[in-house]
Formats: sequence, structure tokens, C-alpha cells
Amino acid sequence: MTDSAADRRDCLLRVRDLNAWYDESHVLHGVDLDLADGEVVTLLGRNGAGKSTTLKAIMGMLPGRAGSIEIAGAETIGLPARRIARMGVAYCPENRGIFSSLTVLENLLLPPVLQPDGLSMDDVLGLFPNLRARLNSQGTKLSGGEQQMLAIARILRTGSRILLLDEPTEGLAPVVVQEIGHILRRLRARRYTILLVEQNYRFAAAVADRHYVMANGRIVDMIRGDEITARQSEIKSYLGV
Ligand SMILES: Nc1ncnc2c1ncn2[C@@H]1O[C@H](COP(=O)(O)OP(=O)(O)OP(=O)(O)O)[C@@H](O)[C@H]1O
Repeated sequence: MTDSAADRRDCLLRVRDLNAWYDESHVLHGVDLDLADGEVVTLLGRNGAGKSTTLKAIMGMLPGRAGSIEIAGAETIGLPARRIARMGVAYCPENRGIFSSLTVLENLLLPPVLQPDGLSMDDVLGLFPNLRARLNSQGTKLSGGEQQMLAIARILRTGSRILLLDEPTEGLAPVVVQEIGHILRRLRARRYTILLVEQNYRFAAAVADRHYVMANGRIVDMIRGDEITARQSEIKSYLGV
């Protein structure tokens, strides 16, 4: 991986030799990855490869981590999650983290606005018109797709510009997956920088600029968006599909 001063300047998120542990269990073994400002990149890989752990480590949610994670040139490896959030990083967990006893509006208002360029409520609801119609519905009444949209919408208000999204399409019907894809393309057009964990490489191909493949806690390959068709059989074998 190149590492000149110019490359580092262009890099909004730069991860080097990232190691992570759950108690005694060593799960990440030297992850290296880069995201340029405005890039959408996926982490592909089989179950247990370390994709979710990579997102959690970048967000500062794992106490056991070592290596380097730079955000816009600032080292964050020793910082707690709340400080990393203030630097403009937001994490959307696989379980979506919607509070079922709160309404859509209350869920939307929950995370604090941390950066000046957070979207207004009107902007957010413009991106997610389904949510506008359901503002007073309780979290439990939402479909899986609506919950996913709410989880993404909620972090856009905070002003974060680096979005870490863990499997946003998991368990959703194909038509809803398409809607999520449409939203991610709109966020890309607005130059959000997105690192996305995905199992569905066809979906990944439609939304991302590049793809890192993970196995056994390491990045084992990088696939450019324009290579995905030519390298399809290789990708299938990486993913075991
Ligand atoms: N809270 C935890 N405590 C202990 N081990 C964990 C924990 N979470 C994940 N692991 C282990 O860490 C490894 C990496 O898991 P991770 O969730 O990052 O994989 P993944 O690539 O995201 O796959 P999946 O899609 O299955 O979540 C796996 O071996 C998993 O069993």
C-alpha cells in the first residue's frame, strides 16, 4: 500500500496494522485500509472474518485494540467512542439500535448534533419520505426496512461525515434493499464517506467505489468497482457462495 505524504493528505480514514481483541481472543490481525474523502467502500468476507469488529474498532468501541486509526490525519487509537464521534464518525450497528418504546421522531432526535453541517430534520425527511409519514409511530411498529432507514437517518442529523454501516441490507426484502441502495447513492452524491459491511456483493457492486475482502481478521484483497464483473468467480470463492 502506498504511503506518500500526498496519499496521506487525501485519506480521510487511514487504518494501519489494526489489531483487536475480545478479552483474550485476538480477532483482528493487522488490518490496513484507506478511505478517501467521499469514497464509498465495502468490507466483504465470510461470517466471522472480522468485518463488524473492524467497524467497532474504528468507532472506538473495543477496549482491546492496537495499531493506528487516523481520521483526517489525527490519531484516534487511544480515544474513547464519544471523542471519535465528535470527529465526525458515526456507526450504525447490525441490529440497528432503534428504541422500540420511542416514536420515530423521538428516535431521530436522540443522538446529539455534534458537527455544524448536520442535516436539518426537513433535509433528513426529504431523503427518507417513508419516515415523514410515520413520525409518530412507535419503533416496534416499523418494518425492518423502516428501522434501517431510521437508523441511517438518525446519524445524518449529527453532522457526521464518515458513516460506518454494518450490513444495512441484512434480512430485507429485495425491493427494500433497492431502496437502501438508492439512499446510499444519494449519500454518495452528497460526498459522505461510507465504510459498509456487506455480505451481498451484488448490492455492494451497485453502491461502492471499491471493495476490501476480509478473511481471518485481515484484508486479503482489494477489488475496484470496475473489476467486479471480471473477478466475479474469485469473489464468490472468497465469500463461499
Ligand atoms: N462480543 C464478542 N466476544 C467474543 N468474540 C466475538 C465477539 N464478537 C465477535 N466475536 C468473534 O470475532 C470474530 C470476528 O467477528 P465479526 O463479527 O467481526 O465478523 P464478521 O466478519 O462481521 O462476520 P458476521 O457477519 O458473522 O458478523 C468471530 O470469530 C466472532 O466469533
